[in-house]
Amino acid sequence: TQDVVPRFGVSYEKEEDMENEMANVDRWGFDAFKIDHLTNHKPLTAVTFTILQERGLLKTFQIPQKTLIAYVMTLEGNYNKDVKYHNQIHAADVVQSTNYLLSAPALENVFTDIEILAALFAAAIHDVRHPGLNNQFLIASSSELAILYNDESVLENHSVAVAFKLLQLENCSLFETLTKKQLQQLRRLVIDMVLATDMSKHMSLLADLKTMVESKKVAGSGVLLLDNYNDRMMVLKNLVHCADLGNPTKPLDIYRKWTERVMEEFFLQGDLERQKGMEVSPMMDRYNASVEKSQVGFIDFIVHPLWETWADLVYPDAQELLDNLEENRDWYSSQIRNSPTPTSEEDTIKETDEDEKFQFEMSP
Ligand SMILES: COc1ccccc1COc1cc(C2=NN(C3CCCCCC3)C(=O)C2(C)C)ccc1OC
Repeated sequence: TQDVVPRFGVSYEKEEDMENEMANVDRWGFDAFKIDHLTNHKPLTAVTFTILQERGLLKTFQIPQKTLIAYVMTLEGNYNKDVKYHNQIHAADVVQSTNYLLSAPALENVFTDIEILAALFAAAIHDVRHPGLNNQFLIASSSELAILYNDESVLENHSVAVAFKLLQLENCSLFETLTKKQLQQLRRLVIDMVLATDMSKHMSLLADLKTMVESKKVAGSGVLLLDNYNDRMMVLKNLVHCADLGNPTKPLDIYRKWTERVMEEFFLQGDLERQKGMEVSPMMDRYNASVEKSQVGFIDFIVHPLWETWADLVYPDAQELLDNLEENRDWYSSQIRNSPTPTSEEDTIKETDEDEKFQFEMSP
């Protein structure tokens, strides 16, 4: 007999609170922090189990519930709880956001079950074993991982390799019931999606998305027509990338918690760079950073261009998210500690130049 498993895959104390929070699992305002608290740091297992169950993917691929729970629990255990941003809560957030984006009416019946399973799995694994340090640091410090992956998408390669290695563990063979062909297709999709979360690929990914939007073909029903593998793959890569860069499109209170965490993680990296006599990464120096300016620059140069294009692709399904983003940008802009109001025209021009100079190379 199929062992009885807990409703959301993990044990929890407060039944009612859990039900109330998980009732939001299909909404953009879902609070992964609350689930982290209610499940004693197992939000990734709760979210992934609930979503795969809800989509009927366990049935479709005959995946036993206990195998899924054993695998995702092990995967979650390989995220580093002490890392402030790139931890199991971020992974749960990206899985839930990916699921929401896949549910857009413009994408209805566009992707196959194997593509949907691959996207959700890619989201779940995409930052596993993240050390709280970025590729630039690992490369500059000639780390073991940078040597192993020849400085190419070091962290992303590592996360995919770790995740597929975990599948070989006792009772964790999640894809045992897939055909050889299905597994080959899933593996290709997952590798491509996770490697595309490397921020150094952002500009080329966005350029491809813009090209597609310009030549967008929709069926009479308004559903997107993606009639070749490369187009489908490119949309899936951008979908997971959007989920990964979703923080500024969330309700402000949730967004501000992510900002706090990412700054703490980046400042610790800056501290380590200073300690090791390395050049301290721009915006990661706790003694010279403006949290609010970093957010405004992040939105203006990276997040808004991406989300504006995504919103075009799935118009009008992402309008609320784009509105959140623009409201949040204005809020952070209003929080920039106003330096004394410039006394003259030329001071104003200088200050604007300063802002324009907010440059961060998307270094390889
Ligand atoms: C360029 O923005 C920043 C710079 C330094 C401090 C803070 C920010 C803005 O706040 C966030 C940033 C990220 C990321 N930024 N980047 C990189 C960082 C290096 C510069 C070049 C490209 C972007 C990432 O890879 C991730 C996705 C982790 C994620 C959530 C954020 O806030 C909720």
